[in-house]
Formats: sequence, C-alpha cells, structure tokens
Amino acid sequence: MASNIRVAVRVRPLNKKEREAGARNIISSTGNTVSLTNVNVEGQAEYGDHRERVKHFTFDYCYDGASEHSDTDMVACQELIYQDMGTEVLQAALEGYNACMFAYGQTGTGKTYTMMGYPKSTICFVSLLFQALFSHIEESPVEDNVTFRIEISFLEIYNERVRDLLQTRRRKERYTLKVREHPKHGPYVKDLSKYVVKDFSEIQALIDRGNENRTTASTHMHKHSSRSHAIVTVNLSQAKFEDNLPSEIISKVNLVDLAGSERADPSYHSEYKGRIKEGAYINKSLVTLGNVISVLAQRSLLNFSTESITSSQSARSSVDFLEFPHRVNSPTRRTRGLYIPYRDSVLTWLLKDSLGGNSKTLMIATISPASQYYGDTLSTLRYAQRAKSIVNKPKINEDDNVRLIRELRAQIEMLKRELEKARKLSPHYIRTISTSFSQEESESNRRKEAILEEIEIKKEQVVAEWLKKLGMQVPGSPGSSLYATTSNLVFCLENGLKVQHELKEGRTFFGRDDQQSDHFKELMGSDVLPNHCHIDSEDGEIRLSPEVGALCYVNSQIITEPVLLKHGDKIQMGKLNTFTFQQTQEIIEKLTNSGLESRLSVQCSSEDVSRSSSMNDLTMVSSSSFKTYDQK
Ligand SMILES: Nc1ncnc2c1ncn2[C@@H]1O[C@H](COP(=O)(O)OP(=O)(O)OP(=O)(O)O)[C@@H](O)[C@H]1O
Repeated sequence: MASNIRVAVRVRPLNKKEREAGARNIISSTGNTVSLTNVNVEGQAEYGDHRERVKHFTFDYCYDGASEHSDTDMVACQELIYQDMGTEVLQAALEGYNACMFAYGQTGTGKTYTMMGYPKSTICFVSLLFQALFSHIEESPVEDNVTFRIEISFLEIYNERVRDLLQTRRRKERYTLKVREHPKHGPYVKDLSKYVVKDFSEIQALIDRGNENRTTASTHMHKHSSRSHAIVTVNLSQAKFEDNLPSEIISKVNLVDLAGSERADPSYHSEYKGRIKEGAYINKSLVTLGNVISVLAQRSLLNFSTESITSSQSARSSVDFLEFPHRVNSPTRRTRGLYIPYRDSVLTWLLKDSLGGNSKTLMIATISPASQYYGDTLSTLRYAQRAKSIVNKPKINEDDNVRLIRELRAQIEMLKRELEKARKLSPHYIRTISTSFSQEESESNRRKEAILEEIEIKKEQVVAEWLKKLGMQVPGSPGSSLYATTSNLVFCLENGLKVQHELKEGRTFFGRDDQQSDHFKELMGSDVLPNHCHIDSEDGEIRLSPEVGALCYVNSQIITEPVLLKHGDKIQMGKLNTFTFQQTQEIIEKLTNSGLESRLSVQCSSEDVSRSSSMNDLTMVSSSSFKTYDQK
C-alpha cells in the first residue's frame, strides 16, 4: 500500500522579542492553505516589479496560532493536532505498520513545544499519543486475548554522534553508540537501552528523564534551544492466537523532534561561542535530510515502480542507489540514476525507513509569523511542500506464513459463500446451468481441497519454525525421534506434534532472546523477559528459579523463589509456555531410594511413565495446548 507523507504546518504566535523588534505578521491562512507575504516586495507589475509578493502553500493540515481568530488555548490546540495526526499514528501502529511523526522548522518556532511539551510534562503530541495507547490497551476486550508489549528508547543525535538519553553514563562514555544496519530490520543503534513500560506514568517518567538529559543551550534566537535531534522510539508488539496459531504483529513508531535550522552566519554567534560547531552539524544533517526529501520527491513525481526500487535497494543496500527507467526525463546523461544520500548523516540513516520506506510518516513544519524571518519561513514551507510528495510503502509487520494462512482461509470462506449462493439458485436455473455448474462446483471443490492442503502444510511449517526457534526438535525431522535418550524436556503442541527439549545437567536458562547456546531455551510470547527463569538439574533434583518480575507458575501458584519440582508438576513460563514436568522411572527410583519418594509419587499417568521409562534422565512433557493454556 502506497501512502504519501502527510504534512501539517503550525504557526506559533509572535513572541515578545519579535514584537519588540517591530515584527509584522506575514502569515495568513485559509483552510489548509498558508500564505506568506514578502513585505519588501511591492509586487506591482505595472511599475515593473514582477516579483511575487504573496506565496501560497497548501498542506494536509494547518494550525495558525498567529491569526487574530486563532484559539489561544494551548491544550485545545495540542489536542487538535493529536486528533488530526496522532490518531493516524496510533491507528497505524495498532494495525502493525511502522509509523513516524517528525517536527521540522527554524529554531524557536515550536517543535519541542509541539512534540515533547514545554515545560516538562505538559500536554504534547507524545504524551497524548501514549495516553491514547494505554487507554486502547485497557479497553481491549478480554476475549481478544491480545498480549501487548511496549518497549521504549530515547536517543539524541548531537554533532553527528548518538547518545542514549535514558542512560546516565559517565561523560566520557556518553556519545559512543554506533549505528548498524540489519539486513531485514534496517538501521538500528547498537546497545541502545530499551525499557518495557506497563503504564502511562512509567512512560512519562522516561520521557521527562530523556528531555532533561537532552542537550540544550541558549542561542541568539532561543534561550532553550535544542542542540540535537531527538528520537523517541516505541516498539509495540501484539501477540495472540489466531486460528489456533500463535501470531504476533510488531510495529515501530519514531517520534522525532529535530534540532532547529538556523542561519550559518558566524557574526550571529559572537556572544554564543561553542554554538557555531553545533549549528554547522545541525545544518549539515538538515541539509542531508532536505536532499533525501528532494530525491524522494523527485522519484515519486517520476512515478518509479516500487519493484525496481526494492530490487536495486536489496541488491545494493549499502549504496541506496535507484536506477532511472530508460529515458524517463533523465536529468543528464552523466547521472542516469538517483542517489538517495541516507548515509550522509546519522539522522537520515536512522530515519531511512520513515522516508520513502516501510512506514506511515507524518511531518509537522513549525514557523514563526515574524516578518524578519521571511527567508527561513519560506525555506521551511518549501521543505514541507517537497516532503508532501514522498510516497512510502508501509506494510503490516507480521509473520509471512501466518499472513498466508489467513489469506488462504479468506479464500476458502469466499469459495464457500460462492457455493452457498449457487445452491440457493432456483431449481429451474440450476437445471439450465447444471452442466456448467457441476463442472464449476467440482473445480471449486478441487481448489478448496488444494487450499486446505496448502494450509495444512503451511501450518506444519509455522509450527516447525516456532519449535526450531525454541530450540526443539520436530518428530519426523532427520535425526530426531520423539523420545531420544538424551532429551529431558518435551513440548507438546495442540495439533499433536510432540518434540524434545534437552535439559542438561547443570543450569539451563529460559528466556526471550535466543542466545544460541545449548543451555538457553527460547520461550514464546511478548511477556517473556530476556532471562525469564532457569532450571538447575543436579543429581536428579530439579529446581526452577524465576527472575525478578518474571511470570512463572508451578501448579497454578505463582512463584517468586526457587522451587523443587516433582513429577507431574504443571509449569508455566510467561503466558504461552506450559509444560508438565515428568521424571524418568530411573530417576524416580533413585530419588525413592534416597528417601525422596513422597515428592514423586503422584500425578503421573501410566502412559507418561511407560513413555518416560525408556529414557535415561529427566523429562518434561507438556500436556496442555497453547489454546487451552491461553484461555486459562
Ligand atoms: N504554538 C505556540 N504557542 C505558544 N508558544 C509557543 C508555541 N510554540 C512555541 N512556543 C514557545 O516558543 C518557544 C520556543 O519553542 P520550542 O522550544 O518548542 O522551539 P523549537 O522549535 O523546539 O526550538 P529549537 O529548535 O531551538 O529547539 C518556547 O518558549 C515555547 O513555549
């Protein structure tokens, strides 16, 4: 799905300094069109002045705080912006799209005021968005059974270096974060801290902390000027069971408060030593952003096919180079392509997906109405105008197989409806079309069968992939059997597939991030912590220890301390991972002989014992399906 970047313009009121300097309001607006007047131009053609006195720009939204009729209620205006643009960002994120909102404009025109709130904790775009997100989660129907996970990070780009705004590090280590590019997920900041948040107050505290840590300084135009670009990133994951399969959609939302553009006139900075270098970096990255926007806008106007873009990007991901189709308004023979300079600045590199990529993106351009800033304001409006024509290609971030199954199921439903319709036709009509209909019906049945078969194959593939991710073996796969002698932990899925999990002597960790170690088992579900819990296996004694804050149950009792497991115990790690602990006959005997028989005597079905008796060590068998568990 292609979608243009949506652009708004916000005009702040004249401030005291501007009024004292005799500034005139040179902005007027009608609907979503802003008009900018150049007071130095007469614009009277009859007297030989052919320059344009008034320039008009139309955007998707316009908030004119400088007009006589504007609503001066700050809260109302912030809420209006959120209603127009924030709901779009939230909707996109909930549907599984990546989204981005960024504020661009001359220094002192209201970017931070709009995005982050000023002073701290005031109503702003970011706070309204998070409030709405948590309201949505609270109101989400229980029967939908969706588990939400929200992770937040906050960084600044200062003098082309990235700094974690949520970490309090010693000064030396402050600006050491590196930007890397993942082949599938795109650019990211290595070692950036991420916080899982459970309610609005937690998120507000983090935003306040980040804003306090942000680099600001006094400039000739603005006492509290942000000297860096700030990016709040929210990773939202929604996990649930759909058609008896685990599914998860993940979206990333970037909320960006750019540093303000400013004139690179050194004389401006004579009283603000140290700001010159910062200003140069700010301008450099904004110029790169402008170049990226220009190329993307040009590309959209030339109506590039996405296929050629995607293939050339994947083939040469590091150079981001787009081929012109042959002889399509190619500017010169020398440049038969459009180079997108994402990597010319850290800012554009990190926002690569938001600009011309997989994201629904919105921009708010902030301007001052003061006559002395005519040039800066014109440049901002032109910048915003160009951004409007960028076309992004957002797509829902979900597992391809789950998506395919859903689409195939939808096809089946459609075929069923068609059949039903045909059956309802009058007998007379059916007679007249009987031959063709029976042919159609059998064709339709064949299609249906083929689709069902494909679904089954896909379903098995999805399950197998999940199991592989969990470090388990699928029965039937080469070299594995259901009860191999070394295996200790068996996991059983609803559709009858049973697999083995090795639980070796010593400590085995269970958690979210796959640490690629034999002693680490990956669990499913967005509520699982990186190191969720561990199991110690020593001389036949098995202890389960949860990490602080990890959801672990033994026989439906939540545990916070190590628990000695006994045969038949029902274990739950997070929401989606459930097992029955089963010990082999040999171990049961060993423990019985050492006087621990009372712990082991119960809950073991004869079937379980006969299966496990062929094993050498300890076994965990899952008896409940995901679904049964999830409904708990
Ligand atoms: N719409 C508005 N209504 C009233 N006051 C505003 C508005 N927008 C901004 N201001 C005021 O203008 C000043 C500058 O705003 P802000 O710090 O948001 O600018 P900025 O664009 O982020 O600047 P910089 O790029 O230098 O960081 C602040 O004092 C803020 O309160």
